Amino acid sequence: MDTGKEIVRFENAGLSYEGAPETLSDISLSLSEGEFRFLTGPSGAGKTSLLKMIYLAHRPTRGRFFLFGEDAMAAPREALPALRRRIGVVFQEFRLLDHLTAFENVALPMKVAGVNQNQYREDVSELLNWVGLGHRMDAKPPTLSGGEKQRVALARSLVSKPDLILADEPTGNVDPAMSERIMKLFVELNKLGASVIVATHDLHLVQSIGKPVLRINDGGVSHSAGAGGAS
Ligand SMILES: Nc1ncnc2c1ncn2[C@@H]1O[C@H](COP(=O)(O)OP(=O)(O)OP(=O)(O)O)[C@@H](O)[C@H]1O
Repeated sequence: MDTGKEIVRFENAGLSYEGAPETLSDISLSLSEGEFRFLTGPSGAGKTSLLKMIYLAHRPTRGRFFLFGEDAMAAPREALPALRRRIGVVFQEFRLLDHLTAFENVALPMKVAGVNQNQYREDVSELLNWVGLGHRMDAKPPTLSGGEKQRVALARSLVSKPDLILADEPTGNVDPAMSERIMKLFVELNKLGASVIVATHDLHLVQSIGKPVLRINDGGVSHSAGAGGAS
């Protein structure tokens, strides 16, 4: 579904880390409401850096960047949390709270937002079931495997039904069957209206899902359409 409303727009954006040569030097791209893109490219090309720019964790060092139609480079610091709240991020660092159960970790964003538990209990259970952890809802993170923790973090980042989902190697620690299941979850959420960007090295997965690909290389980004376009 592409309703045309622009969610992300970069115009000739660049990023350099503290005086180092530019990691990203010429990023121009646009993502509209309801679009799904894979993000591929060699290790170190800047996929995570690009996702972090979108999440407003890194500021482009040049060029222009618009998020949800707002000029993110000009937005005052106080405006950033509201923009970030519309984004669900699935990054490599899980940052689960060890003293809370899997259920409580996933529920936390809703609880913090002051939502009544009756309104999110089912969503939390459904998400944990989807990622294969229905039987571990009461487990605490120290007793979970790396892949299980990753799936709890995944469920937590999706529970608030974000408008934009950014996932960085979301299937890095799971087996092929679970990878497929997680990708299907993104596809389902995309059908419900979320825009999605998934960074991955798994070209088999890219081809099986058949969504357009953004490829980062040499500081820039190239676009290709659909299955088979990942190389
Ligand atoms: N916080 C940072 N400070 C300095 N340099 C950084 C920082 N984060 C990333 N880099 C550098 O920026 C480049 C791009 O890194 P990034 O993690 O964005 O690549 P990637 O495409 O996601 O790689 P991979 O596929 O291996 O995860 C690398 O050379 C990396 O060393």
